[in-house]
Amino acid sequence: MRKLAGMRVYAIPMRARFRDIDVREGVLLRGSAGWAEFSPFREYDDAEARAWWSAAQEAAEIGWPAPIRDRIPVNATIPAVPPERVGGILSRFSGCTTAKVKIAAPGHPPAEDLDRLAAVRAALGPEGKIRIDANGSWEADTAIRLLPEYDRAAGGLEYAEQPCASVEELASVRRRVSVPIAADESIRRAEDPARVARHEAADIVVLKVQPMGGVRACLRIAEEIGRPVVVSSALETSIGIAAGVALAAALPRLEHACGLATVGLLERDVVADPLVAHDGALPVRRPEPQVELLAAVEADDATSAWWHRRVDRLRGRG
Ligand SMILES: O=C(O)CCC(=O)c1ccccc1C(=O)O
Ligand SMILES: [Mg+2]
Repeated sequence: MRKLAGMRVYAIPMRARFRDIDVREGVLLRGSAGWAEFSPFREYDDAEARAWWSAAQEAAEIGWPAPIRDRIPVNATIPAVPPERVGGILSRFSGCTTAKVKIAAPGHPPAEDLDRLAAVRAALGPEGKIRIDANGSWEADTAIRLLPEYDRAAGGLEYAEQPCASVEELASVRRRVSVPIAADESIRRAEDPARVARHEAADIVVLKVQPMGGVRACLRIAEEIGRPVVVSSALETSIGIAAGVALAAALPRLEHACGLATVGLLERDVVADPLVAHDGALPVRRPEPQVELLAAVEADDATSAWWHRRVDRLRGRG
């Protein structure tokens, strides 16, 4: 099997299934500016993966703008688990007083979500902040009907992330419910932020470094959209998370906890000092992978070959 220098394919099991993913896969590569992660989800085609590749190139070859803060407040991320697992999951997010709860998983009735939200509120106490993420699952009328119920079950919601798939639906839901709306999947292409702004579809914008093509691309979008930004992960190892941390650290304004404390959702990491929450925040730093830890997560030959082919197609066609 061909090996590119400094390019490693990893496969890491998730502690709990998240967005249909049981094993997270991707590539770690090293350039003159440091280590980078390239981990578009398997089902993404090359056109979509190109932005993720640009983000990896920025990390590997250019590096990131200087930080203006040294700690990034983060939220706990709760997959669509039964209520009795909520306490155990929350305990891995040291000091986090904001929780993001996955809801509306296909085949699971709203009652399960409501129980999960009640468990999260019980664990966080009245001062905690709870946000939900439906990953675009609801029709607009469902969102309009259910959001007030979810708001009650949670004892108040900070916001609802991508309750519906389209910008038009987000705008219509936002006009009819008092829960603030955040756009995540609606912000994926260069022209999307302007569309979300034009439709007044969101109060808050979620930015992810890899799908948006890098830290600098995200900083431009944040400036253009003029709404509060929440930086979130795409479920990376600490190598990819460091790029999100760099973005959050460079944003002129940061008013919400960021969704960057997701390394704990993976069973392993590749650095000795993972970017996990302490006292509700991540430190602003760029850890390096460790040889033994890289070896421990090395993908099998078939997986590795698949990722090498994907990288070969993207490389040099930027
Ligand atoms: O925002 C967070 O708390 C964690 C990141 C997260 O939820 C996520 C991670 C990978 C893919 C999609 C999503 C999502 O926001 O839906
Ligand atoms: Mg989301």
